[in-house]
Amino acid sequence: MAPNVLIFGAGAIGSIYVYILDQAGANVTAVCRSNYQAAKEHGFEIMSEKFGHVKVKSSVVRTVEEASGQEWDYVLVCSKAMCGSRPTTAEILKPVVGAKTAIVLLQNGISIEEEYIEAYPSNPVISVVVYLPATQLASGIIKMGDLEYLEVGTYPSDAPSSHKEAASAFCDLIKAGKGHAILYDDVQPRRWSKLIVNAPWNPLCALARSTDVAFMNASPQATDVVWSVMKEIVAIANALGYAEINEEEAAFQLGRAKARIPDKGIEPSMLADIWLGRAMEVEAIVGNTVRIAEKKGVPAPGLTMIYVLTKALDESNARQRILKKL
Ligand SMILES: NC(=O)C1=CN([C@@H]2O[C@H](COP(=O)(O)OP(=O)(O)OC[C@H]3O[C@@H](n4cnc5c(N)ncnc54)[C@H](OP(=O)(O)O)[C@@H]3O)[C@@H](O)[C@H]2O)C=CC1
Ligand SMILES: CC(C)(CO)C(=O)C(=O)O
Repeated sequence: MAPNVLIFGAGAIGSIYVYILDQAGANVTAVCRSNYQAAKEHGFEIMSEKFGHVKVKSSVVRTVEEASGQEWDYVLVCSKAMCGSRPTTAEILKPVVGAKTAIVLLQNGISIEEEYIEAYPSNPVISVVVYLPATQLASGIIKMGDLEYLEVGTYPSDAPSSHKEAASAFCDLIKAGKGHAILYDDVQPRRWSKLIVNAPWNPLCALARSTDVAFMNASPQATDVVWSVMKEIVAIANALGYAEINEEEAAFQLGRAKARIPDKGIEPSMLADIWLGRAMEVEAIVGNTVRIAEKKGVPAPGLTMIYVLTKALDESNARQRILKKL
């Protein structure tokens, strides 16, 4: 039987998985907020090097309450990871999480799984690392390139075999929709590898209001600053026992950005948040990492400076949003 999939947050990433899972034959419903009307009337339009110029119309709802009363095999969390916000996203999802629902987190950051484990100790929690630069240009209209792949695994890595099966079935579903997914027994090292990218690039590009390439081109020191923060992330991952996260891995990740230099570069999702005056994933991507470094006694002066600046910027933006509403 076709699985029932609820996508919570159909922005840049969520919309693309509406398309992929629809292609896979799943029954897809998207929980939309600002793009509800556009998605309801016109569906989602994806301009992509990977899939071409495609459109998909799924069932859409405004809230999880509207989607309750039905068994969901998978709830995909594709909203921003706002660690520390209240209510937590895990709490918001209560009406749609049944006894067998697998909660799938397609989000950046580290230690983002804890709130779900706390709220749903018996449900499969599937942690997914997303490589997919994408932007929502207007409500329901998304642009992506040719890169799309997911690194998938249960949280924790020693979850029961039924949770492992749910993670494996999720990968098969993505592949059936012509997406790319790789299953890991322990996906946490892959999260640290992605953090090497996100922890320096997302906040630095947001602070500098620049693409990664514009940032590197702006001063002779810029690339070295990024590199030094990447090495801090490697040291933190090593202190946690992830020996496979090393400078070679960091050099590979920095190389991906350097390879874009003749081009105009990419806008990390935190830069998209800045343009729209939205809250940024400061805690999930930077704050949690700084706190792990402190706990493990690993010096992280570059990352800490980035945290302090980005946190202040995020709070300043929050004050601006309040003033605009008055
Ligand atoms: N964009 C990218 O290139 C990449 C992003 N990622 C990660 O993927 C995750 C998703 O990012 P992205 O798609 O860019 O984010 P977006 O901001 O584009 O999309 C998030 C969506 O979630 C919606 N949302 C948030 N809260 C609710 C709610 N309570 N009810 C309904 N909808 C809600 C937002 O609605 P509204 O518009 O109303 O705010 C928005 O449509 C993040 O963790 C990000 O770091 C990973 C790799 C690449
Ligand atoms: C840097 C990028 C685009 C990599 O996929 C990303 O993860 C983000 O924008 O948050």
